[in-house]
Amino acid sequence: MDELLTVADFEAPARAALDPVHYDYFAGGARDEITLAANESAFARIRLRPRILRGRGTPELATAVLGAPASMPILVAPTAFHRLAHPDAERATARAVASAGTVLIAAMLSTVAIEDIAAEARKVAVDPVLWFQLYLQRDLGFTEAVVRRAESAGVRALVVTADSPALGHHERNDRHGFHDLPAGMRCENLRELRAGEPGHVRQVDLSPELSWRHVERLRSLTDLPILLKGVLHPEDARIAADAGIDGIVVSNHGGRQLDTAMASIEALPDVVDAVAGRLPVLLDGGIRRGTDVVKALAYGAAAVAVGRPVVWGLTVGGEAGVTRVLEILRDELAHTLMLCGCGSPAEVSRDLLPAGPRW
Ligand SMILES: Cc1cc2nc3c(=O)[nH]c(=O)nc-3n(C[C@H](O)[C@H](O)[C@H](O)COP(=O)(O)O)c2cc1C
Ligand SMILES: CC(C)CC(=O)C(=O)O
Repeated sequence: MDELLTVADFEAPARAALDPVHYDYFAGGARDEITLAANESAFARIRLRPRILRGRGTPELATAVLGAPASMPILVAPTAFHRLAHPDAERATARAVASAGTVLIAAMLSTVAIEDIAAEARKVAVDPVLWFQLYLQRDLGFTEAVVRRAESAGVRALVVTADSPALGHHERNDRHGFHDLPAGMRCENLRELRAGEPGHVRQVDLSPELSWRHVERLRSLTDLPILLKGVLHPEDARIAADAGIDGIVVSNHGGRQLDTAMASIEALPDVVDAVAGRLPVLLDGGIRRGTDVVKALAYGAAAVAVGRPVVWGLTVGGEAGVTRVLEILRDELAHTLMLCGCGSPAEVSRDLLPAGPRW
């Protein structure tokens, strides 16, 4: 892996290692993949306006997100089906992220159960921070059962994916006829456990009927902090803040839901302004470089999360691959902060972005 110098370098060897059907599942986006491409190209269009001679020394990257300590403001976004990428699956991801000292947002549709993900993380870190991504199910009783499992596993926040009233339409999957996991792989969190006995595994139930009312129900079910993932509109951010939501993830699901939706970095400034500091705003989508992280922080993100780069790292090198991807991002972030004259993520502000039309 030593020859892989950038996060982007991991994609080609991952592609070579994967079944093309599974590569397309991971890499792909909705419809014409316009939003998928925009997530990265929008970052490239933003120019930084660094400060000089501020004598800040080597930057300190540690931060806290929703009260959780993180070694850097780079979290791991929830991505489904890690066993398609590597036999160690989410166990490897959990160990790498916990060793890196940052937050893993474990996907509800993981191929390893949340209890086992938590146990793996605890093998390598004293107090690893795990959050759990939730698709609210129409069956409230089952949703509650999944939440209770996550709570018992020691999860510290729920991240409710709110941009998926239906599955995104991925023509890459249609062309391959890829609609189900291969035999032997299951979404272990969708298993109905009765008295600890392994039972039937449900299908995920994405519902166009979901509304703020369901989020309120969840609020009444659990004391865990709740983040909403998939916010692009500032008005939704304002409603979330009024509803007592604890955090927002500005995201277009990595370009996998509504094609031609705006790039997530394009949506960030208005969302940050709308919530006016009432709750932390995170961002995912297209983060591939340390400079991307600094641009998101400059627009007011408390932290960012990365999706596909972690999948490519896992594919190429299992736990070591994810570790390396996170290390590259960490080093690039530290270097970028230094070149911008910032001693920590907290010193990054919109002042690093030139005034004038944004896009
Ligand atoms: C293969 C794959 C699977 C994903 N699965 C989920 C999921 O189960 N739940 C969810 O909320 N988001 C899911 N996402 C979206 C990510 O959480 C995140 O929003 C996105 O990947 C960020 O963009 P990036 O891949 O450019 O970093 C998935 C993304 C990918 C690429
Ligand atoms: C199977 C999907 C619901 C998982 C997902 O969110 C995605 O692949 O983007």
